[in-house]
Order: sequence, then C-alpha cells, then structure tokens
Amino acid sequence: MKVLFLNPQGNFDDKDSHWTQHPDFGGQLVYVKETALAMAKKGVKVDIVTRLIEDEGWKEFADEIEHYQGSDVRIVRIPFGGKKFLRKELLWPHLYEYVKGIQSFYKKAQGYPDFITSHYGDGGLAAAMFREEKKVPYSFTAHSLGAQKMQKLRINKENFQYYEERLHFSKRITAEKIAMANASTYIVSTRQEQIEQYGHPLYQDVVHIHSSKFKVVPPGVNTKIFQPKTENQQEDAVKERLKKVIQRDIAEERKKLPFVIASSRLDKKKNHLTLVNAFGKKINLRKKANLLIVIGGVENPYHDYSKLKEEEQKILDEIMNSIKINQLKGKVAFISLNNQKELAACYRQVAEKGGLFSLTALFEPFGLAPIEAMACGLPVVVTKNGGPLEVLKEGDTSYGLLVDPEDEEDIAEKITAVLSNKERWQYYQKQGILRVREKYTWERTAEGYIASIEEILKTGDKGENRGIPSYYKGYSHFLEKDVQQMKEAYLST
Ligand SMILES: O=c1ccn([C@@H]2O[C@H](COP(=O)(O)OP(=O)(O)O[C@H]3O[C@H](CO)[C@@H](O)[C@H](O)[C@H]3O)[C@@H](O)[C@H]2O)c(=O)[nH]1
Ligand SMILES: O=P(O)(O)OC[C@H]1O[C@](O)(CO)[C@@H](O)[C@@H]1O
Repeated sequence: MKVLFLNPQGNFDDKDSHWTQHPDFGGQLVYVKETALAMAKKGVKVDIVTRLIEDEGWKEFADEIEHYQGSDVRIVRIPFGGKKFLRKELLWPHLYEYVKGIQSFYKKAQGYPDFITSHYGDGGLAAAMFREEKKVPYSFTAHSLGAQKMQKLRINKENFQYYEERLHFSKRITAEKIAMANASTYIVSTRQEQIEQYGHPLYQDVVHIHSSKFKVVPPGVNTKIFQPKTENQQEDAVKERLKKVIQRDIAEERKKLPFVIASSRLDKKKNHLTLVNAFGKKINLRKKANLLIVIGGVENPYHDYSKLKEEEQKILDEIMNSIKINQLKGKVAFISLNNQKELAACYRQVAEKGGLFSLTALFEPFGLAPIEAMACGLPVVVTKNGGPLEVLKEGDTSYGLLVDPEDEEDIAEKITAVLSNKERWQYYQKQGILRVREKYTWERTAEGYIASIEEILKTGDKGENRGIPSYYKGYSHFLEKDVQQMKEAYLST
C-alpha cells in the first residue's frame, strides 16, 4: 500500500531544521514525521509531500527528494508558489499548482498512491483537489482549526479586517470546510476535538459531529528521546548551558529554587504572558519557583532578540515588559534549545530539581509538549482549553493539573500546590510517565491510521463531491462576498 502525507506548510529534513523557531515549524511536523516513520516500519510505502524552497534563509529544502536516515520514508518537495519561503497563511492561492505538481511527479514516476493523509487546512484542500481529478480517497487531520484560533484571538467586528489581511481566516475556514466535506475520514487526537472543535458553528454545514467518519487516533511521544533520567552526554551539554543561564539570569538568593518551564512556540495563542504575569502578581508562586522560558535560536533575550520574526518579537516585547513592570528580573531565565534531544535533557534537569512544566495556551488542540514533558518525569500544569482536558483526566484519575489559562490566581494556586508538597509532586511525576506509556505511542498512532485506511479501501470512499471554488485553482480572486459571508457567519456565533 502506498500512502502520501500532504503537508505543504513548514518543511521536513533529516535534522528537523527550524522546529519551533518559526510558527510554521511545530507539533504538526513532529506528528507527520513520527506517524510516517511508524507506518513505514509496518511495511507501508510512505512519502511526505511538501514544498520545494530555494531561498537563502531556508537552504535545507532545495532538494526534490530526501530520505530520513534509516527509513524508507521519502520527503518529496514539489515546486509551487515561486522559490522563496512563504509562511502558511500565504500558500492558499498556490495549492492547485502543488496538486498539479504532485500529479505529474507520480504519473512520471511510479503511479498514484492508494490513499492520501492530509494535514491542516492547506493539506486538506490539496487532497480534495487531487481527489476531484484522480479519485484517490483521503483522510483529514486538522491539527488546528481556524475557528478556535479566531475565537481565542478575540476576533470581532472591529479587528476582523486587521486579522483577515494578515492571517486570511476566510480563505482558511473555506479550505477547511472543503477538506472536511470531501474527506473519507477525519482523524482526531481526542473526542474533545471531534465534539468541541469540529462542532464549531462555522463547520456545521459540512460536518456532523457524530458522523462515523471520525476516528479518534491519539498522537504519540518519541520515548527514545523523551524519557525519565538517562546517562548520556547530551545531559552534560545541556546541564552546562542551564548552569550558565542560572548564573546569568537568576538572583543569587534564588538559585536553589526549582523552575517552572514553558517551551512552546512564540505564538499569541500560546499565551506565555499570563504565566509571566502570574509570577509577577502572585507572591506565593514567586516564593516557590523561578520561571524558565525556552526560546529556540535566541541566546539571551535580555540582550537582543532582533533576529526573531516581527510577530515573535512583539510577543517577546510583551513578556519583557511584564518582567520589567513586575520586577521579575532575577526570577525569569531564558534558554535556547535547538532540538528535541536538548529539550528532553532540559526537562530532565528541571525534574531533578523538583520543578514542573506549564503551558497556559488560550487554546491547545491537542498539545504534544505536555505529554513529552510528562514522559521525562515532569509534573504538568496546563490549560484546560482543548486536548489536555482529555489527556490529563480520565474518569476520576488525574495525570496532571488543568488551569484556566486566563486566570493568574488559578495558575499560581495549582503550580504552588504541586511544588509545595513532595508527595503530590511524586504522584504527578509517576502518573505522567504512566499515562504516556499506556496511551501515547507513535506505533499506536500508525496502527490507527492503517486501520482507518484499510477500512476505507475496503468499503469505498465516503467523501462527498463538493466542488472547489475556482479561486483555489487560480481562475478567480477570492471574492469579497466570501469574506463577508464568513465574517457574518463568524460574528453571529
Ligand atoms: O525547541 C523545541 C521546542 C519544541 N519542539 C517540539 O515542538 C512540538 C510542539 O508541538 P505541540 O506542543 O503539539 O504544539 P504546536 O506546535 O502548536 O502543534 C500543533 O499541532 C500538534 C499536532 O497535531 C497539536 O498537538 C497542537 O495542539 C497544535 O497546536 C513538540 O513536539 C516539541 O517537542 C521542538 O522540536 N524543539
Ligand atoms: O496556530 P495555527 O495557525 O492554527 O497553526 C498551528 C499549526 O502550525 C504548526 O505550528 C506548524 O507545525 C502546527 O504545529 C499547527 O498545526
């Protein structure tokens, strides 16, 4: 069986370059790579199909074909939308060129795939356009849906146009709906995603939340990387770097305190700010811990972060401002980590000193970072908005603490509750490790995908035949009326 993973945004290479150092290089790439590798290990022929980029700043993505070391999985890069890097919000008008490129690549080479898995609205739209012409069924994995992002960014009548011009939500929501309507199956990470995220009013004309198309397939954790205490030199390198950061950023009298570590992309919806403000406003929290913020690619934000993208600089400006007005200098440290191995080593160092992981995202569709931190033996205190609600609580059993990400009091209370009670800290350390071992492995994710694909290939394509607006094939402009229509629909929800 031959399966393509369509993931036009971000990019892939053997070194996982740029991961989390750009908003388009995050968990979705981890998810696509790990699921593809795990499926290939089970004998499936897998290609990850993404974009060919010939750009000074993105040198890793100029080869048409690349292999992951030790795997048959190929990264196939199709030229579309010019040569320069484009952030995901700017890909919409070029996806048909991507589809035509895929068709000619596979026609020449070795024939079309049996099945396509599509990722995010852009991958889903491309799969729908491919299927319309070549009748190959596909699954849709949202990773993140536009409606929730709009809500959490508090988009309203006043700022709608501002965000539309930058993030093109009307193009994204329209694409997501096309992807949903024509898909044979929806792969979701949690039941919560199926009911709450797909259940948003904006999607109700194309999806029924109790449809049999839904398959709950949880993502996994690479437990070769994310595991409790281990003896390897990576620890020493990171241990040294962490020591220097403590020396540089933490006041003398506070050096013994444990860390609360935050390690997500600098994206507004990750909401680092409320966590920093909680430190600033809640003395009981400050007494118990220092804050450690992971920022890939920036050595010392107290000194300079001008190399970051404009959006990320704005987010860091807010964080630095909060540190200033709350007199948090000496209580907040920054560390730059360049890959998952270093991240895991840092998690283990924080766990050794009795710290914990926190993520106060306004909305987190699933959240790979929390389960990775748990796998390293770190208790977690994370947002209750989204996937973590289902990951950290099953029946009466709790595997970590859930907080309202906009309530500094709640955040401070839950963090200090774990840090001030050794038994509770040990309980959540154990629960976290157990939860990941029981439920989150990429092998099981691959099994879920293969079972869904085999079922579709046996019972037939379940997708509708909903047409694709000519804008996405370059025959027209995105019509103002479509923007207005989505704006009214969104503002009425
Ligand atoms: O220095 C770093 C820091 C983080 N990461 C990785 O980046 C990923 C972050 O993933 P996640 O915590 O899931 O956040 P997002 O990047 O926002 O991922 C999106 O896609 C994921 C997969 O579907 C979902 O879990 C998220 O909810 C969704 O927002 C993790 O695997 C981290 O290991 C690195 O590789 N290097
Ligand atoms: O915040 P947005 O625009 O919904 O995009 C999030 C998506 O971007 C990525 O960071 C790209 O990897 C994904 O992890 C995620 O699916």
